[in-house]
Amino acid sequence: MIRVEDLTYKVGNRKLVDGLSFEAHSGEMLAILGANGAGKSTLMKLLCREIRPSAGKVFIKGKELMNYRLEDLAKTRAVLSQHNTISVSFVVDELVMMGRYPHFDQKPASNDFSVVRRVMQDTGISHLSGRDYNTLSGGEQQRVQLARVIAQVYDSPNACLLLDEPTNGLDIQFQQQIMVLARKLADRGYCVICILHDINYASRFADRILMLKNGKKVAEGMPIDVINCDNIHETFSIKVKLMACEDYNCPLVIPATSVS
Ligand SMILES: Nc1ncnc2c1ncn2[C@@H]1O[C@H](COP(=O)(O)OP(=O)(O)OP(=O)(O)O)[C@@H](O)[C@H]1O
Repeated sequence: MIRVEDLTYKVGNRKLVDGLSFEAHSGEMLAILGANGAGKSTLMKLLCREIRPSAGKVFIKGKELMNYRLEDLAKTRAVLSQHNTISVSFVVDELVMMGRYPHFDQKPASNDFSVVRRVMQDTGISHLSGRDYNTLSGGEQQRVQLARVIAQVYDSPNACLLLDEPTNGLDIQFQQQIMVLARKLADRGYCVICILHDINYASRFADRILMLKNGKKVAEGMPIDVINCDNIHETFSIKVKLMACEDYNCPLVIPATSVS
């Protein structure tokens, strides 16, 4: 679905993304983990064509990213960026409807309204209908943005969802709700690539994890194979202990640093 070949992004002499190669498939959630400044958001910007690589290529469904027409790309992948400030005033429903812009010319069709209604339900924001986006809390805004992103590719279940810290600013209930939703979207056939800071969420919900440090791959594989003390130390420079997770085949991580 997405194939990344020897991708590099340089600013001056510094490589923010350094020779990365990996794949992410339809029906799969790939979590990207890494310390602050590891290059995760830069990678995401390369995957969504916000910036051009210095070297290497990204292919979506076998076609090179740079060769897509923008209108086709908009129906092939949707992106939740990290910062979504909006200077003008929008009602929540209008903002979610923006996700449908690639699908209609002048006026939304009944299907567009129905998609907006359904994604608002799925993301738990129906009660925010009619509210001014700028008056919402950070967590509410995050869920509205996610609804917009899902609306964009709602009727293309083999599309790609690129999510940069989708749980950012959410309380634990909504973190879980968003991760469950992302998981269900992957199960429906979407290719979900998701930057996360919480190793345990990655372990619990992702099919595979890509760990980055200084723009390079530290490890890639199933949570059970890559979540280990060595990889976490290499990636985050911290010591942790692992616990088995009752009922789930995924390790849990707790800090092992002494507090005394
Ligand atoms: N345009 C740029 N010019 C110079 N340096 C940049 C540029 N964009 C990003 N960087 C630097 O590249 C590094 C990687 O940035 P990036 O935003 O990709 O990290 P990240 O892994 O997403 O971090 P975080 O977890 O803090 O969001 C950082 O040190 C950042 O300061």
